[in-house]
Amino acid sequence: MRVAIGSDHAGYQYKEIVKKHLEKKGFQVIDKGTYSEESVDYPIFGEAVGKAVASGEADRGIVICGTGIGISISANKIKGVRAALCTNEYMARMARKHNNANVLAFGSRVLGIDVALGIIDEFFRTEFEGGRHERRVKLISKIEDENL
Ligand SMILES: O=C(CO)[C@H](O)[C@H](O)COP(=O)(O)O
Repeated sequence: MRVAIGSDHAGYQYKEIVKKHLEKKGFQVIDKGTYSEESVDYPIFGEAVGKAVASGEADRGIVICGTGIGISISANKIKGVRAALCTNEYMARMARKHNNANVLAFGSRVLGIDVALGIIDEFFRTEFEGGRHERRVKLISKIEDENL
């Protein structure tokens, strides 16, 4: 699986740890930046990860900023992206099972790194359930198509 990852300066240190964690598990990581703790603007990296997932360059994405809010909002502006801001493993599981989320977002200033890694593992081990949820996810796509 190819995973695009991006963060702003607040998420940079977590991004580096997450990269190593994913590589150890055999994932191919595509790092969309940022590449230091110098202050940057999170929408740039949310967009970059969102585009990587929407274009098929990556299968999934992870975005990290201080709260996870701004960068998830940014990623969700890209058509085809369903970015889920998660603060616990239950949310990560349901984001996959019910929402078929293709981007995981979290906040480095909100979660400890061990909690974040647990959320990531849950996100990648859980499959979309389909069924009634397929219909609802299609309705999300319809909203995108009708509001370009
Ligand atoms: O969480 C964020 C966006 O939702 C950003 O990481 C946060 O706003 C950055 O703040 P600062 O420039 O004060 O480090």
